Amino acid sequence: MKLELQDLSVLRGECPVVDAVSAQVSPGELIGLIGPNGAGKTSLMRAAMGLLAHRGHSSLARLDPMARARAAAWLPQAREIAWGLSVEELVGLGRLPHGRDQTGAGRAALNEALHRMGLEAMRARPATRLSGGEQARVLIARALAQESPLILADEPIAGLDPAAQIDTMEVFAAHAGAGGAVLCSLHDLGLAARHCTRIWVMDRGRLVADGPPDQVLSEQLLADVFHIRARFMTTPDGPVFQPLSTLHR
Ligand SMILES: Nc1ncnc2c1ncn2[C@@H]1O[C@H](COP(=O)(O)OP(=O)(O)OP(=O)(O)O)[C@@H](O)[C@H]1O
Repeated sequence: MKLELQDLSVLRGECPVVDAVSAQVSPGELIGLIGPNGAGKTSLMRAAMGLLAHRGHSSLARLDPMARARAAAWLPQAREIAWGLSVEELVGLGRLPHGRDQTGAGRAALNEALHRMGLEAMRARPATRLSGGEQARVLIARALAQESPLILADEPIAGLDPAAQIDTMEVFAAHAGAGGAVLCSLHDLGLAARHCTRIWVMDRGRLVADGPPDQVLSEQLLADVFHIRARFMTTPDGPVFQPLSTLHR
C-alpha cells in the first residue's frame, strides 16, 4: 500500500508549519524524516494520519478509522501508557483493527511482535512499571502486532540504548523488506544514513530534499538546514556520520 501526500499543509494560526508537501511512500521503503526541531515533522505525520486539521490530500486521512488502522500503525512521540495492562495485553491492543480473534494468526502476530522487540521475558509485567526505553519497545511491538502495511513513527528510537536503536531500525528495515513501508522521524543522521532507503528533509515546513541518503546528506545541506559542519565517512561497515561543530545561523 502506498501513502500519497499532495499539497499537504498545516496552519498554526496564519503560519504554515507544513507547507504544501507532496511526496509518496511506496512498499519496500524505509524513509527517514529528518529536520531541525520545529521543522514540522510531527505535524506532517499527524496530518498524513488524519490526526491534525490540514489542507491538501493524504491517502490515509480520508479512510475511515478502522480501515486506516488496518492500513497504517501510528507511533506517537509521546509514550503514554495510562492503563495497568500487562506488556502482552498492551501489545495485543495492536490486534484490535482485526477484531477480537486472539487465536491462530492473531496470536502468532502478537508473539512475533514480542519476540522482535525482545519482550518475551517481560510479557506478564505491568507495562506501567517498565523503564522508559522498555515502554518504547512495547509500543513499537504494539505497532508491529497491528500488521499494517504502513508504519508512521515519530522519533521511535529516541531514548533507546544503542542496541535497541539498531534493533528497531533493523525491524523497520525488515518490515519494508517484506513489502511494507515505514516513515519515521529521527534526529540521528548516522542511523538514518545507514538504515533508511530514502531521506526526507524538512525545514521550516517545507520538504527541501527527498532522495537516497548519500545524495541528500551533503555538506551543503547539513550547513544550510542543520547549521552544522559534519563529516560522513564511507567505511566497510557503511556510512559513519560525525557532527563536528555548529555554524552561525
Ligand atoms: N499545538 C501547537 N500549537 C501551536 N503551534 C504548534 C503546536 N504544536 C507545534 N507547533 C509549532 O509547529 C511547528 C512544527 O512543530 P512540529 O512538532 O511539527 O516540529 P518537529 O519537526 O516535529 O519538531 P521536533 O524535532 O522538535 O519534534 C513548530 O514551530 C511548533 O512550535
